[in-house]
Amino acid sequence: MRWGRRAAATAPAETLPRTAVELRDVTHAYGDRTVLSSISLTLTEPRVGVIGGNGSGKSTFARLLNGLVLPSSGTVLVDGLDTRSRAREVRRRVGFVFQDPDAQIVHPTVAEDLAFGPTNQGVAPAEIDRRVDDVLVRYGLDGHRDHPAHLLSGGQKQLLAIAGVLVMRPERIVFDEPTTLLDLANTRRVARVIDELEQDVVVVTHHLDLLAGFDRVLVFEDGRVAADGSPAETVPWYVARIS
Ligand SMILES: Nc1ncnc2c1ncn2[C@@H]1O[C@H](COP(=O)(O)OP(=O)(O)OP(=O)(O)O)[C@@H](O)[C@H]1O
Repeated sequence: MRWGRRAAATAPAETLPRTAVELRDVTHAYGDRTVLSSISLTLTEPRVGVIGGNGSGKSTFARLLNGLVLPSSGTVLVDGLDTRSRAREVRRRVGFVFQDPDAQIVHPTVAEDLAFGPTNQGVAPAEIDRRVDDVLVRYGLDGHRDHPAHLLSGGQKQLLAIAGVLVMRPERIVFDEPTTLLDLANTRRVARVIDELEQDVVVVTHHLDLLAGFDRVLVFEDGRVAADGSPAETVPWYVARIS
């Protein structure tokens, strides 16, 4: 059973299949500037953290995982699907939560915003209503159903952004610095929400304490993976390196 300690809180009726994301000799350049060099790795663990200094390539790496960014050379495969040629299927499998939830909120009310993704996917209206109700209750947003999404607090907006990805039922969710704009209380809340997700997650973060209990942490340095291992191995290595 893969969910371990999360099982009690959130075990789904049906267990999600695991995703495998594979990078084969991936390089990415913006114009003539190479920001990721020759990365080869496979992600199969439920909880993967990504850390490293500003500009080390973490966001670019995260965006490669669901085809938001395509490799300049090399290949990214999600469950064997090439992000270049199978973008639509890849996006269904791998959801993406942006650092700034305002970048993700597209509809005026909370409920309409949540319905947007599954409507695009062609999900039946009754099923959309069911999923939207479910996430509204789960994230304490039920009372805000018809409220303007842009009037939510920062923490509520981040929860809405996560909920907006969850209603599309991806198997893996990539978070790009999900707590950077949040105060301590909301950081803890979002950390708990991530911890309880049944989906596989990849979390890019500067908040190292979010990674306690993760299965694997990648440390980026100048567009390369400088360390790759458990949080107990990599986080102290990274802290020592920058001290
Ligand atoms: N769209 C873009 N066009 C050109 N250069 C970019 C673009 N996005 C990122 N870069 C550059 O690529 C490099 C890596 O950026 P990236 O955002 O992947 O790093 P990061 O590790 O996530 O940084 P941070 O921790 O500051 O968010 C940086 O030098 C950045 O300026």
